Amino acid sequence: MDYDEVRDEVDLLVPVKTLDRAKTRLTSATGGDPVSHAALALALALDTVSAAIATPGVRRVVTITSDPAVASEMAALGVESLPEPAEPGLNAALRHGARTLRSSRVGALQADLPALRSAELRAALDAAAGRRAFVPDRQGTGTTLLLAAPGGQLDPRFGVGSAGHHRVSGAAALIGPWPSLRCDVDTEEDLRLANALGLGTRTANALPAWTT
Ligand SMILES: Nc1nc2c(ncn2[C@@H]2O[C@H](COP(=O)(O)OP(=O)(O)OP(=O)(O)O)[C@@H](O)[C@H]2O)c(=O)[nH]1
Ligand SMILES: C=C(OP(=O)(O)O)C(=O)O
Repeated sequence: MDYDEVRDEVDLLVPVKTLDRAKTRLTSATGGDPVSHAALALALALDTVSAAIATPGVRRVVTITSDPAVASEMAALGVESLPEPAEPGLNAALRHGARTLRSSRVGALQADLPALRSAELRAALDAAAGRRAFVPDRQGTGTTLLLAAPGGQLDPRFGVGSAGHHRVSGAAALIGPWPSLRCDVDTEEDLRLANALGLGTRTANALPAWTT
């Protein structure tokens, strides 16, 4: 395999919390109903993954989750899931996933990008040009996508202020006209913005009434 082939193909890890713990900042959006809340959290992840698997250059998408309902819905899309490791936390899950996949190039994509367009993800992969790189969220503080260099370590530093942590760790910041890739949905305001960009069908169907 030559350098360009390696550089142009990536395996993406998508971490998904168990649905009963996920998206706590969106709890009020679904009126406190746990069934609607879990359905919305699942829809966000399924729409994100659907766009990722349709992206040229994404060789495979693997979710990391301990939730059997998530794993089963992902399997219906043809997406494999890895269970979480014993060490808790998002970065530990991603390190475990990267070690397990042993990919020539690995990346981490957040699971809450329900307006994601494949063309925007593809453009960000191109902009990385073989470097370890990240895409900040729309506020510029968080991270929606982290890419390892081919053959390199992912070294994930997700959490509060992760954009700054990824920059300080040497990853290149990728800023481009990719609103759908930068619009992670944590709050009701994010959900409204993602709705304006155009949601995936599952999230559109799971939306609370106030957004319509
Ligand atoms: N597998 C796994 N995924 C995680 C873990 N923590 C966070 N995530 C995922 O990482 C992404 C960002 O997570 P957070 O912003 O911390 O949590 P969230 O569920 O999106 O939202 P809040 O509960 O409102 O903080 C989401 O896709 C989560 O599902 C974890 O411990 N394990
Ligand atoms: C964990 C992160 O995401 P969120 O904005 O969803 O908390 C992050 O950006 O590192």
